[in-house]
Amino acid sequence: MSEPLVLLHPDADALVPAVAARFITSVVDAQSNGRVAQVVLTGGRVAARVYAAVADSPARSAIDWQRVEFWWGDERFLPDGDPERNETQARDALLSHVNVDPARVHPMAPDTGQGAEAAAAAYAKELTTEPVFDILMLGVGPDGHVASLFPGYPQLTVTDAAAVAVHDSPKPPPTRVSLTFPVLDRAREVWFVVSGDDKAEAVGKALAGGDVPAAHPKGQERTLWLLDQAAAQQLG
Ligand SMILES: O=C(O)[C@H](O)[C@@H](O)[C@H](O)[C@H](O)COP(=O)(O)O
Repeated sequence: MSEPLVLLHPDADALVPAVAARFITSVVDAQSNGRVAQVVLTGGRVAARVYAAVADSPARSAIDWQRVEFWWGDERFLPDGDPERNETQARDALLSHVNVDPARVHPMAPDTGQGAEAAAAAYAKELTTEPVFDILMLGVGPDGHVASLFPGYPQLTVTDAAAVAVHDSPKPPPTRVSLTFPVLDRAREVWFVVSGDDKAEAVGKALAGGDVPAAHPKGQERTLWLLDQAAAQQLG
């Protein structure tokens, strides 16, 4: 696995369109190799801005949206359509604006009363057939979490399941579903997309190989840290 590549941007207003442009060209590249592009989305404010920037870009028409497969790295375990769900936010910002193949959009299940463990097991079953992901996007929390893998939580050491339930999350809502580290590493490229002063300590620790979840995921071909200056201020 390659060394992380750190790409700095002046601020979030520069970072967001740059990541959107990278998203478009990376998907087009994957498709030009004859593949259905396999993309893992994440949640959070920065990610939602990136999805909207992709939707707003005239270059989006370069993508054959029927040949993109969408997955999620984690989900907030809430009822279907809840505005706080990562799926809802991705659909509102991007997926509802482009001609995706619904059969190729794989949200983690909403809360229907079945429990997060059942939702995680169902997603793990879907993932058994999935090819290697082309792009796996991750935000980073101030505590260094990625997806819904939080510092000190038992899910960090799970290696025998592709997806897990998370309870008592320090970031609301309390119940979530998350991919586990072995699956986060099944991507050609892992992109950490991070903005803001409040993430600087976590970014510094992660890139120094410190004890934070964000230090773990690595792309099989490339690991990109796509940062604004504020998030990068503790880097040497
Ligand atoms: O469900 C979630 O909240 C995300 O998956 C989470 O991992 C997020 O990406 C980070 O917390 C960064 O979020 P912000 O970009 O909003 O800071």
